[in-house]
Amino acid sequence: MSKRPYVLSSAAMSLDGFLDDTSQERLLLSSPEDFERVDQVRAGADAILVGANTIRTDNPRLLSRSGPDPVKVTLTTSGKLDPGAKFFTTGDAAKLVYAASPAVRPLAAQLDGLATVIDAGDPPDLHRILADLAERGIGRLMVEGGGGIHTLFLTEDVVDELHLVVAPFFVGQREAPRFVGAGRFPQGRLTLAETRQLGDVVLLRYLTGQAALDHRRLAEAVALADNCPPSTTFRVGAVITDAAGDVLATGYSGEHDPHDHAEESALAKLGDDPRLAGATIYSSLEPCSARASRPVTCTQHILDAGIPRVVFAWREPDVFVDAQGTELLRAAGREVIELPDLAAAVRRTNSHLPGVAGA
Ligand SMILES: NC(=O)C1=CN([C@@H]2O[C@H](COP(=O)(O)OP(=O)(O)OC[C@H]3O[C@@H](n4cnc5c(N)ncnc54)[C@H](OP(=O)(O)O)[C@@H]3O)[C@@H](O)[C@H]2O)C=CC1
Ligand SMILES: Nc1c(N[C@@H]2O[C@H](COP(=O)(O)O)[C@@H](O)[C@H]2O)[nH]c(=O)[nH]c1=O
Repeated sequence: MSKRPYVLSSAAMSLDGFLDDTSQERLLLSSPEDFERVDQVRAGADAILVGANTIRTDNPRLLSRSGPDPVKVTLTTSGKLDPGAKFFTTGDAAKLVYAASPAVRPLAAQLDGLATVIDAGDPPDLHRILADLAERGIGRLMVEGGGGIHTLFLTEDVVDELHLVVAPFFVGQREAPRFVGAGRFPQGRLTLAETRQLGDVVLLRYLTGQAALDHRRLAEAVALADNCPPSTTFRVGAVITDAAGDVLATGYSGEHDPHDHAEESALAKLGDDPRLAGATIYSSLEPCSARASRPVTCTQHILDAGIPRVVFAWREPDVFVDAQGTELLRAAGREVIELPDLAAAVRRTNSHLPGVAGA
């Protein structure tokens, strides 16, 4: 299976499940507090995707005040997109348009200098689009809708995390767009990871199959860091699982020697175990890419062990070095997933380091 970004789908709906009403004006379902949260989620994404119909009806800017603007992405079969839309005219980040094959040439001419138009197949193939995004370095994709796009992503079973906000009113119009239409959705119950009240709306945050397991194992790695002896460097925990998600080994910084890194300590317990070829390593911190204590970095240990998947919570801040573990692992074809909602706990464990506030 080809690699794809981590997909976070985000929607705000009315009590009766509508994304909008039938009026010309965009319906505000989120509260001010929730719009602030959405802005932060945007800032944490590498790219935001909306369907072509959302561009036509809402004319969104899709920028973020909280951080760098993500790459903007859309999907169209008809090729009907206005070059004057704010999607194309606002923000400095790249704009990518995935179009059905017959629409590519005319659209590329129309959007020349404004966006990159990419052939998505005929009909557009979502898996091909996601593989292409991964190749372009998009590790985390936020999908903001509308209903056609949410239905497509959910029924193709490519959503890892769903942020569903429920606003306290009804729309009640038969023709208004619903959160999702009919389709064959993933079977079974999703994992409810969080509920949060934001003003008068409620956020329901769900994780799906692999993402729920990743979250659980990464939380175990984060908790392991509490075993680290007092240190002037990072306090990190790591868990290695086999392809089925069963734990093979664990480790933490300073486990046997003050110079031990968590990933290195866990890997040392497995030697050249053949199960490493299908393993995932969970680390509370991005694997190191430069170190003073020993010659081999954890990034190199992971590459040498042949581990194909890496999941971490906190990007290494520039306290000691300019960290590049994620980039090096991805360049070597490894899947790297960042789950930043566990990063606050990792920062707390490392609040002894200069410049790291214990959130
Ligand atoms: N409350 C909220 O959180 C949000 C609400 N909205 C609302 O949602 C509404 C728009 O939703 P909707 O009309 O469903 O449009 P979408 O924004 O979901 O876009 C759907 C479009 O995507 C393109 N597309 C290409 N392939 C597919 C495929 N396989 N399946 C589905 N779409 C595909 C088509 O473009 P083409 O027609 O060009 O071929 C299609 O019309 C608006 O009213 C907007 O305000 C939108 C986002 C967030
Ligand atoms: N109405 C609505 C949302 N609408 C989404 O926000 C987009 C507008 O983005 P921008 O122009 O950048 O502010 C719009 O096109 C749609 O994707 N989102 C939410 O979280 N809550 C809401 O109530």
